[in-house]
Amino acid sequence: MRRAALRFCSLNKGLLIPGRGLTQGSQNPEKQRVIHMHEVRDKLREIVGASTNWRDHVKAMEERKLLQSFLAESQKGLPPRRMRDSYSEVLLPLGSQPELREKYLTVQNTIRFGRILEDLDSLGVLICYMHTRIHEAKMSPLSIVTALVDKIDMQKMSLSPEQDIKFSGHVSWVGKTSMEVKMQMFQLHGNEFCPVLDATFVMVARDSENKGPAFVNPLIPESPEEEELFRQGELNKGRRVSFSAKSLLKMAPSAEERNTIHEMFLHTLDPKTVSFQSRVLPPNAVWMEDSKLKSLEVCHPQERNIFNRIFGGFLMRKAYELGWATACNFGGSRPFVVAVDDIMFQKPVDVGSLLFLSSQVCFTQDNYIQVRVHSEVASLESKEHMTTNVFHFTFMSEKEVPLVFPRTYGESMLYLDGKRHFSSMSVPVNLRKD
Ligand SMILES: CCCCCCCCCC(=O)SCCNC(=O)CCNC(=O)[C@H](O)C(C)(C)COP(=O)(O)OP(=O)(O)OC[C@H]1O[C@@H](n2cnc3c(N)ncnc32)[C@H](O)[C@@H]1OP(=O)(O)O
Repeated sequence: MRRAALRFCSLNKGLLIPGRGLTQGSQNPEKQRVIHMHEVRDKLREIVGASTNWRDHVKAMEERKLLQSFLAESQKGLPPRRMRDSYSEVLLPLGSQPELREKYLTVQNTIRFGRILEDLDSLGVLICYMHTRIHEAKMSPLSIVTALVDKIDMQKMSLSPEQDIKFSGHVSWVGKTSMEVKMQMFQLHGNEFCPVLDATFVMVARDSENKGPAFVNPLIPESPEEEELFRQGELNKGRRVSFSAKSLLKMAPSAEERNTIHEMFLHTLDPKTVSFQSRVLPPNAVWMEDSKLKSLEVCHPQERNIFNRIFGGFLMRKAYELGWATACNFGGSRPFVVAVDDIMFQKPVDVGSLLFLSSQVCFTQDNYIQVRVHSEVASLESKEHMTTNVFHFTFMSEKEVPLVFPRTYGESMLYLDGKRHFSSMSVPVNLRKD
């Protein structure tokens, strides 16, 4: 068998892989077979007893209520788990099963990144169910939802739709009801799977009806490498708290940031008039408001997740595709995503909602375009809009792009927020384009 001889390339950041410290649980024969990506969602449906048919969704949720008694009253009441207990590998055999390609294909013969976001989301949830598995119960009493896409860093600009892809990941840190999941994606090159993407998600466990929080099993690191991952998870939590405390929605920009904004403002004053009102764009620049694109989605039952809300991966795919179009429109050449960060799922989206997406370029530098996509929902009955997510995507364009200039104070804050997200990107600037 060709796959039996496959190896992993040596470059590997922040995730343990088989043969390098973290081996798959030998007590668990089910884990020996690498499952295919299309089986992940079926497995999730089985684990939570979700309906495969929208007509049955109320009945399926009624049945889940009975699982409430399996929930732990405290975290101490749950057996600790190791990183290897949740370690999972999933294959997306685009090379060996060409019939799968269509769903993943872009017109430029690369892979649709939006589809990868969906796959990562489903896999992240499955990994958390592995961590919290109750061996004697067929179904899980937990409803695990995506709370945050902390970071996705690309190591390659575009992915081939003609080579097999492998995903792997495990729980790397746990709190009381939240779990950090690290995932990595590899693509086959010759005989080796080489890393192409790193992702860190945070999932939250809720009770059987997804109405309140639920405890998750503690995590015990088993080696210095695992202790380091756990420590990083703890640091990540601290970093998120501090990033959110310094949010421009809560506090004023720093002195340096205020300076940046004032200089940009001065740059746009018309030298021919002595007025704060007459503004002109500097050469090779675009007003931020002229970079906007909007879209509307009707959230049909087909896009529901296992708990009858709209699947987080679908929201990410739609936001990503609008963000990509915004970057393309702005930069005038083909953009490649290099990083995704801090996608917070603030509110669930109900089936039947109207999903309004607004995308705009909020910061640029050289070939880089920082795009922010804001999503809000309204029900068909009520006109009231509610923010559900804010997405941050960093793209790299083939050509150098114009500067983007804020005109209002609100836009200046978007500019600074975009700059902060851009500066937190850890992707190597010398991304190979092949
Ligand atoms: C059909 C097959 C499809 C298969 C797909 C399966 C995939 C299913 C996954 C999904 O699609 S889920 C859908 C997308 N996600 C959502 O709709 C979640 C929407 N957001 C929420 O429901 C709430 O905001 C959330 C439950 C995430 C948090 O609610 P609260 O803010 O009330 O949480 P709480 O204050 O009780 O905190 C609970 C834990 O979450 C943590 N937390 C909350 N927000 C966080 C955040 N933004 N980042 C990191 N951690 C966060 C918090 O620290 C705490 O951790 P610990 O208990 O461990 O201390």
